[in-house]
Amino acid sequence: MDNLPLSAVAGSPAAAADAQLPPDLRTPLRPDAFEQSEEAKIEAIAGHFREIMQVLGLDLTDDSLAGTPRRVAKMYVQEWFRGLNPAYHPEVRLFENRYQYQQMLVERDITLFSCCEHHFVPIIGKAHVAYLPGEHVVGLSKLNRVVQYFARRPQVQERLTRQIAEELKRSLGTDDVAVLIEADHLCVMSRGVNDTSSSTLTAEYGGAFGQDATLRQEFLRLIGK
Ligand SMILES: Nc1nc2c(ncn2[C@@H]2O[C@H](COP(=O)(O)OP(=O)(O)OP(=O)(O)O)[C@@H](O)[C@H]2O)c(=O)[nH]1
Ligand SMILES: [Zn+2]
Repeated sequence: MDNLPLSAVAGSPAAAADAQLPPDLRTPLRPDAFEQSEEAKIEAIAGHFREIMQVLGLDLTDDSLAGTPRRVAKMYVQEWFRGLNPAYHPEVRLFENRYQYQQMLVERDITLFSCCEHHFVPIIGKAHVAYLPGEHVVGLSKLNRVVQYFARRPQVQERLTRQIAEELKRSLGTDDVAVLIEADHLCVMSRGVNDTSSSTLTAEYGGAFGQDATLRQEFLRLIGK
């Protein structure tokens, strides 16, 4: 995975990550969130994780454990939480709708990997998104990229669902957007209530999807719900 220097965003306010979203939907970030480079963040997190492991009583001189603090730090900064970094914000490419395609387009079963912001354990599931094209159509992979960008942050599923919907509305230039997420929360499955069979569904229906029950039903039918 790319190790982007933060020079592209150096000096930009932390809020720039979500500047286009309504304030209530922005991920809470410190004002100095992007002052450190990725490498500096990895170094700092590795140091703190080493301490956590030591507190747990683990011997960091063991050759299997010695590299774990840096492995975890790299995973956090470059993979699990890369969506906090606006340098990774995907550019959504639109094409002219020359063929006048006017029915709903559905991108279903988008792989979703996120992280619970309350317990820092995975949320694993699928996202289904749909929109009604107007004068433009979107490059399909950009729908997956928008889902992945917002998923790769500490999250609650409700905010994730709405962030994706708002970003798609803005970048596609239409309110006619639907987002449905079904996910398993490891914090529910592996600890606490230890329930491995329940799952969580969230949905956001914008524009025509909110107003037209038949359209909503058609979306649910197409994603197999
Ligand atoms: N609404 C919402 N809640 C979430 C999400 N992910 C985790 N949670 C919940 O966040 C809550 C945190 O509640 P607390 O009571 O502070 O935490 P806890 O003591 O660990 O709670 P238990 O999980 O019940 O043991 C828990 O009920 C989690 O199930 C999410 O995406 N959305
Ligand atoms: Zn949790």
